[in-house]
Amino acid sequence: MGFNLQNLEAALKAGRKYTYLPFSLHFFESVSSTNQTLWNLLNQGAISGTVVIATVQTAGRGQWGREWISPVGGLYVSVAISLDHKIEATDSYQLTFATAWGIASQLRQCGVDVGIKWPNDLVLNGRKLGGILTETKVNKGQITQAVIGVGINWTNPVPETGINLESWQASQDFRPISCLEMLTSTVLLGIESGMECLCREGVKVLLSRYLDLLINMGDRVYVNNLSGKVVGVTPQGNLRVDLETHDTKELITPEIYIEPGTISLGYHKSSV
Ligand SMILES: Nc1ncnc2c1ncn2[C@@H]1O[C@H](COP(=O)(O)OP(=O)(O)OP(=O)(O)O)[C@@H](O)[C@H]1O
Ligand SMILES: O=C(O)CCCC[C@@H]1SC[C@@H]2NC(=O)N[C@@H]21
Repeated sequence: MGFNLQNLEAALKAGRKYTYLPFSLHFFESVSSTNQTLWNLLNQGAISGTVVIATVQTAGRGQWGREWISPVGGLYVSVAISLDHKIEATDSYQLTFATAWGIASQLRQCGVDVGIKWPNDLVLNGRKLGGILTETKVNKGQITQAVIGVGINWTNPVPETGINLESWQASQDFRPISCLEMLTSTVLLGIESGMECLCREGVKVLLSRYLDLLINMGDRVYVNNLSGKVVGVTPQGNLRVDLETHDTKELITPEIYIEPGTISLGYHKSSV
């Protein structure tokens, strides 16, 4: 049975608390990447709140040009967010953090014990349940448009470091999320509540909520043969590390080599 948009609309309507994003839903069987399709729609005049959902992606993308494996059974969804007086962000990481916190806390309210792995991963039982890819358009140093893409493993097969939600639910004595449409509405409502937090409460509050769910806190990292401990993140999205030398260092993602597939967080070979 295919994806039922009416069921999604009903679930969204039932769970709606805010009106930041006037979700306008577009469904496709197969696209290269929902983020790409959404950029194409934006070029044709689509507005903030436009959503693209696809059954499969043939070239799903992750961070740093990595591939997001996207067979049937997964959730692949992207949301357009225009930055204006209502939604503001000085760095695209703020949008990623808002999204990660929003989705994780929405899933946790359903009883799914999701954590966040810095900067953009949703983790369940130490395995990767999903990821977030924020792409932005910048004009005169200001972000004007963002496309936020979310991939969640629902019933699809996953790499060894991954987990899908259905298999996790099967191992519990409850099944809080009953179908892909419900997962989609949970994700969309999570994104909206993340934006609400960023805009109404501000970056500081958002970061403290993000840190509460961050599984990396206290992790040991190595920087130029010195070891240190993860103590937080900065508003620019950097990881804050206390070194043994009592210095505090801020590390940004490309500076730390995170070995692909190492969900257990080897921050190996830092070039900082
Ligand atoms: N459907 C999927 N489920 C889980 N993991 C996936 C899936 N598709 C791809 N991946 C993994 O996610 C990586 C892309 O995620 P990202 O760019 O965020 O890197 P990362 O967070 O450093 O990944 P990791 O920590 O898993 O190495 C890919 O290199 C691949 O290992
Ligand atoms: O962990 C990551 O690196 C982020 C993965 C993001 C995958 C989603 S799936 C929907 C959207 N479209 C894409 O091409 N990527 C994102």
